[in-house]
Amino acid sequence: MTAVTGLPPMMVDRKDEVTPMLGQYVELCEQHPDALVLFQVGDFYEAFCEAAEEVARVCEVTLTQREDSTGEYPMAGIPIDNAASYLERLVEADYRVALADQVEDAEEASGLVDRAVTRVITPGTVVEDELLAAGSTTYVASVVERDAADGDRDGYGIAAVDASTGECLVTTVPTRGDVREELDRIQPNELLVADDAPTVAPDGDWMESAVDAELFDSTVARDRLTEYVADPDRRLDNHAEQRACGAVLAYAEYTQGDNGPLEYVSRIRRHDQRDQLRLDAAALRSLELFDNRGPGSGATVFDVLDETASALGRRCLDRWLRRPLVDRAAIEARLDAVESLVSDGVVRSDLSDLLAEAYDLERLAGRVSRERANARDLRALHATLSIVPDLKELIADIPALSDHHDRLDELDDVATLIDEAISPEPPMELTEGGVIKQSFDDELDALRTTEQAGREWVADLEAAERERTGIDSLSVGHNQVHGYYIEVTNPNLDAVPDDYTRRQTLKNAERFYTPELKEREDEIFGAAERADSLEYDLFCEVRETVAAETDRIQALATAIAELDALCSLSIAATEGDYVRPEFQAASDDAQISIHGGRHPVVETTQAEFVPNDTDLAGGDVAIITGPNMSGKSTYMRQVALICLLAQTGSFVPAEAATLPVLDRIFTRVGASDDIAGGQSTFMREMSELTEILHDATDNSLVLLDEVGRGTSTADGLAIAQATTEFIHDELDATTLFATHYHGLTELADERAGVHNLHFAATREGDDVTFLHRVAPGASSASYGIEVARMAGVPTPVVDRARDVVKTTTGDGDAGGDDVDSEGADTPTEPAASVPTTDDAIADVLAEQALDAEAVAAVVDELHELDIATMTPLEALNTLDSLRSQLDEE
Ligand SMILES: Nc1ncnc2c1ncn2[C@@H]1O[C@H](COP(=O)(O)OP(=O)(O)OP(=O)(O)O)[C@@H](O)[C@H]1O
Repeated sequence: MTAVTGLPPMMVDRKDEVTPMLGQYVELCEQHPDALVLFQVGDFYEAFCEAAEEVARVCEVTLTQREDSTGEYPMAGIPIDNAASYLERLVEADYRVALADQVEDAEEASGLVDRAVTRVITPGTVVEDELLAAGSTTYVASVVERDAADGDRDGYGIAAVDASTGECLVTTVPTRGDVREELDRIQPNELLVADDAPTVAPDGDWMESAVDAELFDSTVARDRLTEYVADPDRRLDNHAEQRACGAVLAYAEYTQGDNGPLEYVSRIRRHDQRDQLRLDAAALRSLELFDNRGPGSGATVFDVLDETASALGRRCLDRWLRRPLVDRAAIEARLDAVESLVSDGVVRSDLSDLLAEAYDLERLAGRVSRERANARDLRALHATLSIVPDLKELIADIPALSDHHDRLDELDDVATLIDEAISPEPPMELTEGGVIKQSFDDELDALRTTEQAGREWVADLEAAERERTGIDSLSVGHNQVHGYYIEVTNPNLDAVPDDYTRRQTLKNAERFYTPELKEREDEIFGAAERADSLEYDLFCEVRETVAAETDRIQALATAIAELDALCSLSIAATEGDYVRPEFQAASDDAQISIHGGRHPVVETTQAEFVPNDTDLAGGDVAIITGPNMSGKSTYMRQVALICLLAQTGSFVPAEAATLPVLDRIFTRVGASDDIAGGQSTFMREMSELTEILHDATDNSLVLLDEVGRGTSTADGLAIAQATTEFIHDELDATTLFATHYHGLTELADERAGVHNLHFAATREGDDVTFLHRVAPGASSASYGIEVARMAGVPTPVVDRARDVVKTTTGDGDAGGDDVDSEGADTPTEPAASVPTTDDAIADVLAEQALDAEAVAAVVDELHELDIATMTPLEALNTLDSLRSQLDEE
């Protein structure tokens, strides 16, 4: 592969011979060895040599040849005006893109225009609005293992910064498993690793960027941190945190053009995993909080709760849901606020309407501070500030929002300054005037008056000169090259007065100027030019004054964001008919009592969702059996989600709920349920199970969904049973275990804290109806055969399966009728020792007129499949083709 970053290979031998401009390009490439340099030439960003070929390929733009005295080079360009979509493609192709802009006016430059890299765009540090989804976060993160400097204590420092908003998160976690958990929550787009050492972070959905190991050096990192916080040793817990944080800040600075500390990164927030309800990656995924890869609706829990009106609120709600609380007072405070808004529909809807007018203050503050805000950004800031008094008034009488009320800083000084200084509808460009309002600056007003008077004089000139010369067709005009002129057609040239000087000859006319016109022209353009540049200076002054208030703007942004998140929760609660959860007294055991609980997402997709109760004392283990598709997984997840929503400060989908404050939620979904994740194997399932068995406490909630089914029935049942016993006897963690191993249900007879629950179904003839209702006791039938029939398995196979069940279980009526009876426990799974005779197989084959060889071929193919790496679609297609093979027989 040819190198597209660093010194272009084509240039290695000729870099001293090339033209000055290409020399400048080569030099910038060498200075940014890891980035693809885009080089401004007029209205385009150009890439040359090998990089040009890559830009042409990725961006689908034309590859051309540049020819100069020193040779020919490939060249590809993207228009600067429309660069965003091309940059997005390059970043998606995992490139860091360095933008080398012309940093002096081409007209003023003597010789080569100076260029410098003003931004390096990388997946984790994007700040351009056009490249960012509204309300999203974009983090670059790094992980550093603690070492001798930290007294050789175990653990890892983790830091992440969002370069668009200035948010910076720091934490320390004890184990590698915790690193994974933390990164899964942060979901960085980019992870920094030192270029001299292997990373300690797990693989993930992020781009890994190797950076100079020096950025991670303790002293370098600490020095950098002192630019951001007064006393890094007090603000951050240990060396590993400082090194991780120093590295991400250094990288963020580099991507913003290396102009020193990023003033707007002023909120370095440490948090401790223990201060939040912990959710491991499996829980985040299987509870479908943010990501729903399953078939069907595709909606996530976040989607259901997200009624936010602003990008600020959306980001805040996302943060809250990723990190539910464990501090009871803080949870109750959020619930109080949500309740007050639930109970007042008028305030709720007015608040939401007002919040919809809020611009993304966090990103605006970032842009102002980075000196990238234009006049429209300042106007957007003003528009947002102008809703603050109304917001305050709206919530003034709501005690639960008094803290937010106090934190809503109207920033009068900033609002007044912007309003007095910036035009109401300014242009995007800052250098072409129209930015500063009249009456803001006397000198500017005087210049604009001169310019205006001059233009008026010119406007009147045509009539005056027509009268003076008697030439009716005389006209006054202006063009870029020659400026103002008086145009007289050829037949009238005789009447031209003496003070006219020829400026330009056209085919049918001559153009002239007079000394006075020339004088006025100089005056007009001189004044306009000075005014434009004065406007720019004044704008920068205003922007600087506003930038000095970044902290206050960010604090206001946080208060507005929280209000929006609370308002969103109250809208979701009202629309979803949720109730306020109660919490157990801290001294009580971790009892979960839910009356009429529902799954917040599934209930939105079902015409009639059946609510279910849950009553579990702390440490109880509920073994849940029931047919496939009867609702076991939905039920378990709804219990976890109700607990999680409650700790987020949300109302919950239930008629009533009294809950404990959980420390962790674990979920483990059996191998074959998680094929879409692409990596579940029995081994993985077991190692994740190990984590639960190590880490769950008597305040944890554990969901086990068909754990153990990735292996033989006998082994699976043995593992499931041993796990259940261990959780019950040793960990005392409240547990829901959905299983098809009916043998497990016998544990309920042996252990007081183990209960059986089941999902019933009724059968009429061959049709099974799922009731989706949970009831005490074990299920007596799995209806696997009925479900197989409903899924289209051929009748002879279904009939034969019924016969096999009958012979192996001695059950004359396999599957039972209505099985909604407590404690009935007839194992319907074939036990591990089921004698599946060759005769039986031969019978089935004969009935279906299938050839044993053809079947064997299909079986071979089935064995060959690497199911763990297949997408569901591939799996379906493969199934289809296997069935066609048999059909053809
Ligand atoms: N309480 C309910 N009310 C109405 N419909 C429900 C309810 N619970 C589940 N369902 C519907 O039944 C479908 C299957 O539910 P679920 O996946 O929970 O079954 P399961 O018993 O876990 O199945 P399996 O054992 O095959 O994994 C859901 O997708 C949903 O459409």
